[in-house]
Amino acid sequence: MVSERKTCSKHVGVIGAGPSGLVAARELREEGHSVVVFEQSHEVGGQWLYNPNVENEDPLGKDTFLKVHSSMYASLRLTSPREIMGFTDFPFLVKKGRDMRRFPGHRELLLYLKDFCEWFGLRELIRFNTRVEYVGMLDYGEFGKDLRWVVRSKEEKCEKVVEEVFDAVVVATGHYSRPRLPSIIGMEAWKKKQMHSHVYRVPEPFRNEAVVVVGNSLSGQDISMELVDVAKHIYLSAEMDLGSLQTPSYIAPGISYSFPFLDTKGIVVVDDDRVGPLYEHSFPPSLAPSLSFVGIPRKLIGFPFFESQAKWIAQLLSGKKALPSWDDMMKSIKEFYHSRDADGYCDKYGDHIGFPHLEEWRKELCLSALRNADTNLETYRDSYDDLELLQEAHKSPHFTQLEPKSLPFSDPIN
Ligand SMILES: Cc1cc2nc3c(=O)[nH]c(=O)nc-3n(C[C@H](O)[C@H](O)[C@H](O)COP(=O)(O)OP(=O)(O)OC[C@H]3O[C@@H](n4cnc5c(N)ncnc54)[C@H](O)[C@@H]3O)c2cc1C
Repeated sequence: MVSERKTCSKHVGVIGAGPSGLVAARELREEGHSVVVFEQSHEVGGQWLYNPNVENEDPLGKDTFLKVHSSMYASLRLTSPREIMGFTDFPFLVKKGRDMRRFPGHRELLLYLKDFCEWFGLRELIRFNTRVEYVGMLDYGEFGKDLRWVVRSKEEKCEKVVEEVFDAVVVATGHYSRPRLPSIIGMEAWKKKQMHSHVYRVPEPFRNEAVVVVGNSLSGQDISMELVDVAKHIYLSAEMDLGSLQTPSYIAPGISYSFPFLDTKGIVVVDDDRVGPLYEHSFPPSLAPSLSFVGIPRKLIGFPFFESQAKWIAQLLSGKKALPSWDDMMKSIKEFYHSRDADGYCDKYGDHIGFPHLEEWRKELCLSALRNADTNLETYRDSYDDLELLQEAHKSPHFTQLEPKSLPFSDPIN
């Protein structure tokens, strides 16, 4: 006789309604948990909810709670092709009358996330305009046993702080907002314009100026390329000394992790641009699984990874799956710190919960886009030679699983 594990339902607070928080909410509810999603903005989308109103933001993003979450600039187009972006059961389809490009503008991804939210009926779980200001432990027993969480949140335009207790908290607040400033000699004394790319939106304020863009990342390169049309001179730099410069302004695009609301009594720390200790980038061993993080690693195919994390969290909380011992989790974290090996993240997660491995075409399309960007920075979003791979993708179950007729929002794949 096969004995079924007894599962239980938890009251879970999810912080953030970006891609990570939305998929976490869906998976938690699917697993039978009661879910409240706190979202400080008026809409879903996270980074993809473009916000042009940056005039009240500190130009270097030094405020504890940033006023603006999204770091998207007006002209931003995806750096990854749309085919690899979709959650596994909700492909990012081309729709007539919308931005049909393979590397569409940021608004198209926002629309995809809104579609996802409607399709799975997630809106009813979300408290909009509600910022979480404090998350702390209650009943901290041995190794997180019986652990619960106090969550204090504040609705915009209302001074009242609401305090609630949750069995578990999922942190899905993203990490592309908090500027990480470089250490540049002369920076503090610099009197001319300086801003972080978090508050950069359009090139116009830099008309006829000489500008240094510090950081040769994809956004640094994008911003430099559009400044070429308006600025007098552009310098794209990786390391610099302001004392030697006579330029009127500079932009610095580094980003860091920050959880100003989270009090774990020093158990989880951000150190050297790393959040830890986190078992499989999700669970602090002493607080697992009641505290978890979705979306922490960088440099991977994001959405399916968030989805597999969310499924695992949901199943651990219900008791369907179990974590290894504290010792084994810590050992695994130490091994990762030594190896710094980022390969196979998504597939490894899949193995924990029987989630299918990433399709080969997804990995290959990602790599071909990166290679193309490396050699054809100005044109890689519109000129590519991976059409065979693209056809393979379109014929795969990921794209054929949903009959176009049954989709309320979409037209057939182009
Ligand atoms: C310029 C730029 C370009 C990018 N291009 C790509 C790309 O081409 N492809 C790709 O895959 N990824 C790209 N990304 C990465 C992008 O961040 C991820 O795709 C994705 O948005 C991460 O989702 P998330 O839900 O983890 O975080 P986010 O999208 O950042 O969402 C976090 C949410 O949490 C909310 N929140 C934060 N703090 C609180 C609080 N205290 N209380 C309540 N709510 C809170 C925020 O308002 C937000 O809605 C890009 C990022 C940037 C900045």
